Amino acid sequence: MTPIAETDLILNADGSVYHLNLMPGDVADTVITVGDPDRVAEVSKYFDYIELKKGKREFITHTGTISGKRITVLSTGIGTDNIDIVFNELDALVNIDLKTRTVNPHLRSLNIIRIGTSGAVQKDIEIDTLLLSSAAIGLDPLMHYYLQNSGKNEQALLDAFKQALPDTNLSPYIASAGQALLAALSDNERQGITITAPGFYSPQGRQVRAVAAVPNLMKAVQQFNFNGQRITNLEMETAGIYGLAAALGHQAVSCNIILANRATQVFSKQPGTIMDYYIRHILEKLYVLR
Ligand SMILES: O=P(O)(O)O[C@H]1O[C@H](CO)[C@@H](O)[C@H]1O
Ligand SMILES: O=c1cc[nH]c(=O)[nH]1
Repeated sequence: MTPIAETDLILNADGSVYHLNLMPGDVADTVITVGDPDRVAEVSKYFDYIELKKGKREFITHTGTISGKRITVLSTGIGTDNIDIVFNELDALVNIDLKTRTVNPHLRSLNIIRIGTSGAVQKDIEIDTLLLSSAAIGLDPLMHYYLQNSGKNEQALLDAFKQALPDTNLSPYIASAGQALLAALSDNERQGITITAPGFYSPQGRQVRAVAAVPNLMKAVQQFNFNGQRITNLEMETAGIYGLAAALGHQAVSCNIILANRATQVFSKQPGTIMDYYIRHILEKLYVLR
């Protein structure tokens, strides 16, 4: 097997991967990703024991255990460009022999759970609630750089969404949650279709001072309905997470804590308390995982 080039998979002097600054043994089979580096400690404060804390740039990692279950929590920062870095380096840590630079004969599949914030686009999705993304439509370009294998249902939904968009040169893609992980983590939580935007303001239909080039984007998103399936919420990572997890053989589920409702124009009065509540709620669910 030809070794992966030093410039394709860059290692630091101590052998750790370039951006995450982690060594192969540092990553548990269950990985929680969060956008905000400060949220890592908000999760790991519930660990019984923290075995490592490492970081570089916005990529902060804590690994530890809760009731004997090993968990890694890692911040991605904002956006799918960071997801590209995090997922490729996480996968390299578990599936590539970093000494020989060759792919391991037996591949590890991680369970990856995003705990992030999000804005609902439908009136009936209340703020301060939790929503699991069954699928995500990316308005960012990340997955156009990777080979994707969309299923028939995904393709039909994507085609209908493209038809519903106003006249733009946007090129959406679609990716779904890991079905086994979604089934394991779902109880009565709401599920929905998430839009992953390449920005927070105009790409999510917000109007502050700069003038929007696609003024009807939000209306099209809110009104979209394909056989009863509608768009529920907006954020900035999930489609990249789902696309790369599928490309690399990992299971991923995105848990969205709804802080804003864009239809009613209400924002949460207690984002910190609500985030803490759902961190505990999601950690309790992780016992079902191997
Ligand atoms: O709260 P996090 O996990 O950062 O997620 C959401 O919040 C950020 C924007 O404020 C974006 O990263 C979006 O996806
Ligand atoms: O409206 C919102 C809220 C959180 N994160 C987002 O990306 N959008």
